[in-house]
Amino acid sequence: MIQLQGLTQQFSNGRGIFDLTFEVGKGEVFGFLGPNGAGKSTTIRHLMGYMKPQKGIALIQGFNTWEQQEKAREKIGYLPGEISFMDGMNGIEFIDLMAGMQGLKDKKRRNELIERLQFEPKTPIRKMSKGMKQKIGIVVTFMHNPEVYILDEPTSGLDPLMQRVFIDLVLEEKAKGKTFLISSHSFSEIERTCERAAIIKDGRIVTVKNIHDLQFMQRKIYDITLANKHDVEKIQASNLIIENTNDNVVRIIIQGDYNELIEELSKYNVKNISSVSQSLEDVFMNYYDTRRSL
Ligand SMILES: Nc1ncnc2c1ncn2[C@@H]1O[C@H](COP(=O)(O)OP(=O)(O)OP(=O)(O)O)[C@@H](O)[C@H]1O
Repeated sequence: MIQLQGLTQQFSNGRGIFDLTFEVGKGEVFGFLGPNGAGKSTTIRHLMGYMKPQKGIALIQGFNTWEQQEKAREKIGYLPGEISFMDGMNGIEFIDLMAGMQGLKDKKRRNELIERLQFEPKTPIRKMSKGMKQKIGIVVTFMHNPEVYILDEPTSGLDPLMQRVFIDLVLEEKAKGKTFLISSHSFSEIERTCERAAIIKDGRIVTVKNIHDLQFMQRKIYDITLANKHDVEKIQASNLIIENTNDNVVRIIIQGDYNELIEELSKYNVKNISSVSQSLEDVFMNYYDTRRSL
């Protein structure tokens, strides 16, 4: 459904995307993960036919996204990272302007989406929060029943409840055989919807893997607070990977297998466990660079 073959675009500053090759099958939800500046938007610009590749091709439903732009774009639902709104409009005016451009006549799906995303569509756009604007973008992207969805950081600004609504929308569309490419710099944004993901760094694909394999390989960090110094000394002598210790708080690194941690912790008086949030850079990149060759 979506194919990239050796897609390359180098900017004059040397940055860009280099020899990107991967495929997304019909009915698949595919994550496109990378830190800021990795090349996700540049890749999406090619998928939308906004840029001519220096080398390689991008295809959507077999249509070359540059040479057959109109055909390729026909069935795409595109949610940009930053939506450009017209000044002075309210939400529903913008949605209906876009519906007109999409040739959409039936308002049933539009209304259903507004109801599910729970926002007041007559609010002037200039008064809207980032999350509300994002909801408008989601309505516009989903209302015309596209075959292929290309979504750039779709849940940014949405609260957890609305993220759940969004996930349900994606899974419902997937069940209908729709195809998704979801770009993100956050693993948690894609792990509940995607089956596979590509990781991009400095314009190059680092790996394309099943999401469960990525979850397993993901390095997790926990701060464990123990009741006393004696327990701290004992845990330090265990086989767990300990990054550092601060008073009674021991920072432990887990990769994939939790059983050893659970078994070890059962020996102590544990006062608190908290997971340490990490950027995608921390989670994958440093780990891959230093400890694993792909
Ligand atoms: N028109 C351009 N001219 C020069 N450099 C560019 C241009 N567009 C993008 N770049 C550079 O190419 C690299 C990839 O940018 P891109 O916007 O694709 O990254 P990204 O992964 O989408 O990041 P973000 O999540 O921040 O949007 C960056 O270093 C960026 O500065």
